[in-house]
Amino acid sequence: MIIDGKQAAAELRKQLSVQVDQLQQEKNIIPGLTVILVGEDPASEVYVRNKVRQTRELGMNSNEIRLPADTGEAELLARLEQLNRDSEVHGILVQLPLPAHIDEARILAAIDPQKDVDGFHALNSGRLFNGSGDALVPCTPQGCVILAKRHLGNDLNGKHAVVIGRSNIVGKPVAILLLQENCTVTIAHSRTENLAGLCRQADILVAAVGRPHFVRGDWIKPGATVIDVGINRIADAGGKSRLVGDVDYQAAVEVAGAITPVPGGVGPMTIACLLKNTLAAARRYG
Ligand SMILES: Nc1nc2c(c(=O)[nH]1)N[C@@H](CN(C=O)c1ccc(C(=O)N[C@@H](CCC(=O)O)C(=O)O)cc1)CN2
Ligand SMILES: [Mg+2]
Repeated sequence: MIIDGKQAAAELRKQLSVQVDQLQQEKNIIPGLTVILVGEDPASEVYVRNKVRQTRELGMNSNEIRLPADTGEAELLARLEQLNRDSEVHGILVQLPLPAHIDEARILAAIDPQKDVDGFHALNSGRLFNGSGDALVPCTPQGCVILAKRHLGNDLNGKHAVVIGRSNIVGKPVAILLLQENCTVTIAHSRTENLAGLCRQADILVAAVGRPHFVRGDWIKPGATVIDVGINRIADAGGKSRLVGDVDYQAAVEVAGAITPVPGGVGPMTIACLLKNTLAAARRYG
């Protein structure tokens, strides 16, 4: 079975659209998102364009700030300070990756945690870690869990989830979310011994390594739910560029009970969950 992330994202957006209208009618608040893009990375440009378009389609306000690649850290920090003070802005997102001369951690720490719709600020990671319930949770991990639950009848209780990847953006937060769903969670990475054998024990396998086709078909337990977070651009035999995940999809689809495709799996959910966080920030702090 193919887990359709495009469809799931469309359904989520439809629900959010009703809630955006309600917030405006009841509290006269229109959620506002500002996205900052530094430089001209073509993939980032596409993602930012999609974020802005989808935000507006939901009836929320959206503003895009484009800065040249040589923008200094001080300039970016000054922009963030201004946005932190702006009461019309409920969500602030700095598109990653940033140019190498900018200290990413310093920038992410400068975003008001109440407006941190990416959920990357230490206060939000801490709240997620503590299970305090009021965290703004990173978007891709939220999307992964929504898609896994969608396939498994909303119930992940007792499942063994193996997460390959330990980044702050995907690996670690998705592991915590799965733990909150009562999964037994193993976090693995490129240095894990007998990774294939470990993956074969997974009822839910989340691949977030950033390497094309890293997970082989024979690493997958028959019937497992496979969530592929990878978005890798590779050249095919004819020299044409195409998008593939971290999982060898052709092989995996024969073994898995369900799998997210790339494109059309986790990616669309990332943006839908960003819209969800923007609405949540406006509701809570607007
Ligand atoms: N500040 C952030 N930066 C980045 C994030 C993030 O969540 N916050 N995630 C990624 C990029 N990203 C969103 O920003 C993102 C990536 C991919 C998709 C998506 O829908 N992909 C499509 C395929 C699109 C294509 O053809 O290229 C799919 O998988 O179907 C959405 C968002 C890194 N940076
Ligand atoms: Mg850097």
